[in-house]
Order: sequence, then structure tokens, then C-alpha cells
Amino acid sequence: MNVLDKILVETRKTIAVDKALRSEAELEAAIADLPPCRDFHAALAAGDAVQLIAEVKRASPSAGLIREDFDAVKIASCYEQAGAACISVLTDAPFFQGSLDYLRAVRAAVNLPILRKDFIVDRYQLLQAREAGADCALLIAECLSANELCELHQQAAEIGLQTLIELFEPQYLDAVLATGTPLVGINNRDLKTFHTDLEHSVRMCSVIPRDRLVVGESGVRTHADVLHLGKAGVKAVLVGESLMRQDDIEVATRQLLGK
Ligand SMILES: O=P(O)(O)OC[C@@H](O)[C@@H](O)c1c[nH]c2ccccc12
Repeated sequence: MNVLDKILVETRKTIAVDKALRSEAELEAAIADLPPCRDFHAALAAGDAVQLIAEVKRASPSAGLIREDFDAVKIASCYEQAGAACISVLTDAPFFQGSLDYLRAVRAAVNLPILRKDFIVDRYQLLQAREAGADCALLIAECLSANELCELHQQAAEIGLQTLIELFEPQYLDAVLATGTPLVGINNRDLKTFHTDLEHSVRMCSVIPRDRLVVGESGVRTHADVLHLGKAGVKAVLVGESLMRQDDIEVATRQLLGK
């Protein structure tokens, strides 16, 4: 089994446990009167510059523990102060030491649109995302059939959530575009080998229709990387590890953005 398969096995266990604690109907009731979501897409589309989705990520299967001194709210506040357009919060616990509670806490403290970054395979996780205060949910083409992608994208829209649909393997592009999502993420990291290559986003950009907003994900480290991707047509970057490793996250984020 590769890492992605292992993650999906654990994810399905987590969903079963969560459903037993709080039913789908309870979550539906809890989100019924929430105010509308923030516009994640508009925040990324703004201006001519490449926009930043800054990620709150404590650990990962490829890097292990990334940051000892981890305070999700402090980190997200630094990102906001430094000019990030949106925040991504890892909520997977077994492999990324994430939590929906981090997302909830960040929502209470920060005004930017938030992405729930997890391995979403079930509508229940979309309800959880909405309830915790997310504005957008990540869907991963490698984890879902073409039908499931469409269905989850639709179900997200019905509860007011936008989706960022990510792929690594070019073979999934048609299925991603067929969902109608305006936000397409190109993961530069092969989730099966963990190898990252920025040129993957550059190559994929040339075959993605101009009416979709392309997010370049993973392995972005410097302002030069951001400019390089921007030239290729990438409108936003999703950056975690290289920022999470810095002593002064706010300064590092400004440097990444060239501000
Ligand atoms: O930490 P990096 O290399 O800057 O990457 C961030 C983000 O792209 C990465 O965390 C990611 C992209 N797609 C994912 C899917 C699941 C978990 C994590 C990810």
C-alpha cells in the first residue's frame, strides 16, 4: 500500500468514529443558520500579483514534525498580517497532526477565507468543514472517481462551500475540469513518492483552460519561485513547510511575497 492508500484507510475509520459522535443530521442543523462563506476564489483572483494560500501544518508524512512551537492561531495571524490572501489548515490527525479544532480557532481569530485541507471522501467531512468555519474544501483527484469528484463538488456548493480540486497526475485533468470548479490545484508533490518539482505546475498550466484559476501547490520556497510560477500563469501558490520552518513567520511570508 502506498502512503495515500494508507491515509485513506485511516480517513474512513476517522469518519466512522466522528459520525458516531455527531450525526449528519446534527451537523446539518448546526450549519443551517450560519452566515455565508467568505469568497475564497475572489481573494485569489484579486489583482495581478500571485496570491498566497498560507498553510498551517504541524507535521507531514514526508517531513515528519515540521514545527515544535506550534500555535495555529499565532501562525495564521502572522500569515494574515504579512498579506496572505487565504489560509489553509490541515485537519488530518493521523498523518499531519492536524485538527478541526485548529481550523475553528483560526476562524475565530482571522478574517481571511479558510481552506479545509484533508482527504475528503464523504459529504460528512464537508458538513464538518462548514460547521468549523471553513470557506473552501480541498478535493483530491487521486482519491476520488470522476463521479465522486462531481458529487462532492456539488454537495459542497449546496452548503455554500467552494472547492479547490487538486491533481498531480495529468490523466485526472479532464475529470477535474468536468466538475466545473473554477479553482484547480496542481500539486507539485507526487503523494506516492513525495518528490516535488515546481516545473510540474509550469507544464500543467499550459494545458489548463484560461477560465480556471490555477493554484501551484507544494515545494514553493522563495519569491523567485513565486515569480517563476506567476510567469507560467499560476495565479496563487499554496505554501506550508518552507514558511512553517521559519523563526519569524511574518517576516518570511513578506519575503516570499516580495513585500
Ligand atoms: O508544505 P509545502 O511543500 O509548501 O506544501 C503545501 C501543500 O501544497 C501540501 O501540504 C499539500 C498539497 N496537497 C495536499 C494534500 C494533502 C495534504 C497536504 C497537501
